Amino acid sequence: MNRVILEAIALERRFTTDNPMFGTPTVVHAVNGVNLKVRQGETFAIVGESGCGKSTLARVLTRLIPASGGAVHFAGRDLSLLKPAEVRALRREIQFIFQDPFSSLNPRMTVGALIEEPMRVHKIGTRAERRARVGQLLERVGLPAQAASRFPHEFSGGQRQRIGIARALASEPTVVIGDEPVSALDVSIQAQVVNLLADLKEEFGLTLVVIAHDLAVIRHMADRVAVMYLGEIVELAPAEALFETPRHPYTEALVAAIPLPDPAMRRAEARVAGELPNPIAPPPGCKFHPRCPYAVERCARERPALSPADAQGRQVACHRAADLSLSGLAETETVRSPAAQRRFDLYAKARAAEATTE
Ligand SMILES: Nc1ncnc2c1ncn2[C@@H]1O[C@H](COP(=O)(O)OP(=O)(O)OP(=O)(O)O)[C@@H](O)[C@H]1O
Repeated sequence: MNRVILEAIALERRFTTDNPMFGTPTVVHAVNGVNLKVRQGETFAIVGESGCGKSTLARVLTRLIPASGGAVHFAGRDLSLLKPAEVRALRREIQFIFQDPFSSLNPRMTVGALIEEPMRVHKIGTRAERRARVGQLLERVGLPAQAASRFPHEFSGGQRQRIGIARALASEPTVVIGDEPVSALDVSIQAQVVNLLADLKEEFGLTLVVIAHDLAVIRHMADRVAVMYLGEIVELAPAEALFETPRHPYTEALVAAIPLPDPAMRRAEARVAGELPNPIAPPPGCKFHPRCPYAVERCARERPALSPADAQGRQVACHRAADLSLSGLAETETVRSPAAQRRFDLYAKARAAEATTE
């Protein structure tokens, strides 16, 4: 098994904001005691609805923002103990791809200057070598080398994301974090960018951490998946097992909400039932219990801990995990919530239709 490259140990991040209504500060536990290990060379996905804390987790993991508690280890070293020069070196090792890669960048910089910038900052190569590498990177992400002299606004969304990927690769990182890297793109373009990322990962020996609210995006690319709900990991499992037989009811609901291949069916309940509770005052016990079709009295009272990994490497935080036999996309006799059953029936129908047209 590959070595652990990135590890979160009881990681916490709280945000305190002034509450104009009551004049008292309110605290959001955006990341609340997260433990996880990302192994070198894997694609590790973090999924959950908007507001579950995925982006905050990624930012704390890479020291873009400080943790409020716990620790992060990169290649076995505690990030909080790094000296400033070592933090700069870390910036070279870990790169981000954002949903809109240019929203925070200078629109007057050419594509070439934007891709070259990380090399300049980290003092990689001579000017001529950097320019040559910009051209190579552009071609590697599927754009002509001449794109270097143009400006980001001259490109389509998919092309801009390719430029963002070239920029992320410029400093020769070991870990690339994609924060919703394709969610702003059309579905047809999404697949192309996902495939590009998968190819580049192999070619450059990268470790990928992909954050997504849409499970369809990571279904074919992730090796392992962590499911987050209100700042906590509720399930962590190899991707295939998670999609086929989810063990947490929240995962089941997310899998059931995967958009269907047929657009006519895509609208049907493509979301988890109920609203995400106010993160300032999360429910007691299991935070998912008010939305859970399987909740029992204990769930409202006692918070379930994330179980130790089983033989398959699966972990789940659910009191009912042992007596429920949930099913996502597996076609076995199992328990499903009525909503998940309806979605599953539609999915099975869509898959059967696809099979007959192949
Ligand atoms: N700078 C901040 N100040 C106050 N609260 C914040 C801040 N950043 C995030 N939060 C809160 O922390 C919680 C988690 O937010 P986060 O953006 O990490 O979630 P997410 O799952 O990545 O959602 P999204 O996909 O919408 O970005 C939310 O309740 C959010 O309002």
